[in-house]
Amino acid sequence: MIELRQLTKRYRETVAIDGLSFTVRPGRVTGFLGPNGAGKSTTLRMMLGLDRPDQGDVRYDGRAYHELREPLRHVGALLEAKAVQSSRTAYHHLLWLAQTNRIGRARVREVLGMVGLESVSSRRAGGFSLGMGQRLGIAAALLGDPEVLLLDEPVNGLDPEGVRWIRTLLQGLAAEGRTVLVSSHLMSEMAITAEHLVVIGRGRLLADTSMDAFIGDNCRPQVLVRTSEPDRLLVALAGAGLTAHQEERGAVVVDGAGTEEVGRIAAGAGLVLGELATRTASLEDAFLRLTGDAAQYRAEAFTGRDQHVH
Ligand SMILES: Nc1ncnc2c1ncn2[C@@H]1O[C@H](COP(=O)(O)OP(=O)(O)OP(=O)(O)O)[C@@H](O)[C@H]1O
Repeated sequence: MIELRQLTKRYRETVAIDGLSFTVRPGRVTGFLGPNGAGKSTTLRMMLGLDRPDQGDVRYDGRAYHELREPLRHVGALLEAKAVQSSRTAYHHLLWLAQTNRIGRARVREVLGMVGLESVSSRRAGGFSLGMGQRLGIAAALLGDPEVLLLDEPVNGLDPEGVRWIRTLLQGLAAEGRTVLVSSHLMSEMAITAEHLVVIGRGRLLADTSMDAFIGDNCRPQVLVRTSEPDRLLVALAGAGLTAHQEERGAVVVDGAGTEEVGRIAAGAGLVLGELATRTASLEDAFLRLTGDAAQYRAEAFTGRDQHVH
């Protein structure tokens, strides 16, 4: 179990992390989300003792990171910036890491197999593709067979097969009872990987809840309708006091209504429907709704400026 207590970090006038407290529990994958600049990487760096908090602390089963003897055996991490010595082979990179933590050669071979890099283990890591580099980073994180895994954007640059592989790997590690915290901007992937979510914005905690509750709490029910006459449908819906908008391919999305109500309104207007269904809210919808105000850089700011210029 990881406990963050009142973690605070300032960079000059920027308060990057602002009294952040949450707990990451074992046995499930916890997604760590937040808009760009929310403070995810800063938090992960402080969790790994790479950056010092101004206030607060992080505990692993009650112990600070620097109190862990042979930390690789407790906490495995993949950070966004790769620190692979380009002249070393994948094997020697891992062997060097292993030897500094009294981990045997057999485990090096084992993790190379786990991440599918066995056949390229004697190639220079510097020549690896982004995806191979990510796999090597994950091999390093797994080296000490740690009970805690912290991964910053692990699917970054991976092809679909690699993305699926990471998902299966993380879920497998969590099922073994490990504590897995993973950040990603890929909402659709996060939605099927993580069971629990911690969401931050501007360095503060916005949500710490199950995936299902997060989506349910942050999205109103919607109904999706397809018709060859979307404009007439929109008029009819507006007449009934419902908010709706047209999406691509002539699909109309109605907010806060049930299928029966929408079906009745369409029938009243004499419209033929191709589809009428409850729309399952997505993690992306819920995330955007919650973090709208907390996003540091927003598209509207740029749009507004452009409009002003022209
Ligand atoms: N070394 C630093 N010096 C000054 N400011 C920093 C430093 N590191 C981070 N920051 C600031 O702290 C805030 C949080 O940044 P951080 O990289 O942790 O966010 P993030 O959630 O990981 O973002 P992203 O999703 O873009 O990776 C930002 O405002 C950033 O500009």
